[in-house]
Amino acid sequence: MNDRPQDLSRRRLLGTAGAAGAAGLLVGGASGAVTAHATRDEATALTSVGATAVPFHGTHQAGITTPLQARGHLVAFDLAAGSGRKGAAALLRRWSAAAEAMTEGRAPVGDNQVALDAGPSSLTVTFGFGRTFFTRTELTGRLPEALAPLPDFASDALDRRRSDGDLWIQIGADDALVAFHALRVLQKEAAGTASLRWQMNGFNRTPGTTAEPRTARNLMGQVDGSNNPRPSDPDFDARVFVPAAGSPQWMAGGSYVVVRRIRMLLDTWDNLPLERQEKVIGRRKADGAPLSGGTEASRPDLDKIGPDGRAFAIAADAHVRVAAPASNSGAAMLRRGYSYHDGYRDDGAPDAGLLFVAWQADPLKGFVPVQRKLDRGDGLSRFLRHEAGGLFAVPGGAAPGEYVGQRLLES
Ligand SMILES: C=CC1=C(C)c2cc3[nH]c(cc4nc(cc5[nH]c(cc1n2)c(C)c5CCC(=O)O)C(CCC(=O)O)=C4C)c(C)c3C=C
Ligand SMILES: [Fe+2]
Repeated sequence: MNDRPQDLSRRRLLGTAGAAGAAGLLVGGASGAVTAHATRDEATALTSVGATAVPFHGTHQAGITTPLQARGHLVAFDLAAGSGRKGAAALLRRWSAAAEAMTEGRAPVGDNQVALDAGPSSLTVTFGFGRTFFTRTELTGRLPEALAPLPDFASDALDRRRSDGDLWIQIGADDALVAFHALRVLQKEAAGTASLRWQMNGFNRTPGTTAEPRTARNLMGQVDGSNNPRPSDPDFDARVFVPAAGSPQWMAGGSYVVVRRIRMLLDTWDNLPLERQEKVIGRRKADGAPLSGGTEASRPDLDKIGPDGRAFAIAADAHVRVAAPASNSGAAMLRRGYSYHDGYRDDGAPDAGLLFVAWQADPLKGFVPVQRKLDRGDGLSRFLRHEAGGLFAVPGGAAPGEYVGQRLLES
C-alpha cells in the first residue's frame, strides 16, 4: 500500500501528540490541524483539547457553567466513623490542593502518573455536601434550609445505596485518562477519612467532532439543553447561584445540585416512529427546533395551534411544555448532565441513560416544582426510570490559598 504524504504525517502526529501535550506545546484545532501541518516536521499537536485549562479558583466552583466535557465521573463519599469536622476540613484541604494542581496540568502530591502525558484537558473538580454531612460533623446549625430532603415523586424507584452521601464530587474532563486520574487521586486522598459510597461514569460528545459548537445530544438522539438558562440572561445568576448576601452565608456564590440517574427504555423508544418521538418532546429531532416553528434557538410557542387547526403544535403532554418555566411559575434550572452506558441488564436491554445534573439557587424554585409537574403529565416519563439520585449543597469557589468549604468548616 502506498502512503500519501498526509497519511504519513497523520501517523507521525498521532504518535507525537502525547509528548507535545506534556510539554504544553498544543496549538491549532481539531482535524484541520492534521491537514494544515501535514508537511511540518516538528512535533505538532493534533488539537488544543489537551492544553485547555479551566481555572479552579473563582467566585463559583468550576464545572457549573463550564462547557460540557467529554467525560464525567460523579462520586459520593461517606465520612468514616470518627472523622468529624476536623477530619473533613483536612480532607477538603487535601482535595482542593490536588484539584488545583491537576486542573492546572501539574502533578499532585504522590502522583501515580496516569495522566502524565496529557494536558489539563479542561478538567474541573466540583465539591458538594449532602445533608448527612452536617450531622456527621456536628454542623447541623449550618445546615441550609434548601438541603431539606426532596419529596417523593411518583416516578421514583431510587436505589438508596446508589443515592445521597456525605460528600459529592463531580469530575469533568475532555480526556478519559485525565478524568480517571483525577478520580483515583481524590479517592486515595480520602483513604482513612471517607470511603466511596457510589460512582457513576458518563460521557458527552468529544469537542471537535462537530464543525461548529452545537448543543449536546442525549442517547435518545434528541438535542438536549437548547432552552437552558444562558449566562447572558439577566436572571441567570439569580436562578443558578446563591447571592452574595444569601443564607447561609457560607453558601454565597454556591449552588444546589440535583443528581439523578435516569435510565432510558431505549428499545421501546427506538421503536417509536420519528413523528411520535418528536411529539413526545415537542421539538424536531434533527435540529432541535420547537414544533411551533423557527429554529433551535426559537422559544417554544406553547399557544400555537398545529396544522390540523385544533390541537396545539406542542402537545399537552410534550416534555418541553410540561417542563417549561411558563408551566411552572417561572421555575428553571441549569441542566448539565452526562450520558451513561453501563453495559446490558439481565433482560438484555441497555443499561443506559442520562446522569441528570441540574443546578439552581434553590431546589424549591427549580427541580422540585418541575419534577412534580413532570410526574403528573409528561409524555416522556413512560420511557424513563429514575433509579438513583441526590441533592447536594455546592459552596462557592475557593479564593487562591483557600480550600473549598473553608467558610463552612472553619468560621
Ligand atoms: C425535573 C426536571 C427535568 C428532568 C428530570 C428532565 C429529564 C429529561 N429531559 C430529557 C430531554 C429533554 N429535556 C428538554 C427540555 C427540558 N427539560 C427540563 C427539565 C427536566 N428534564 C426542562 C426545564 C427543559 C426546558 C423546557 C423549556 O423551557 O423549553 C429537551 C428539549 C431541549 C432543551 O430545551 O433542552 C429535551 C430533549 C431527557 C431525555 C430526560 C431524562 C432522561
Ligand atoms: Fe428534560
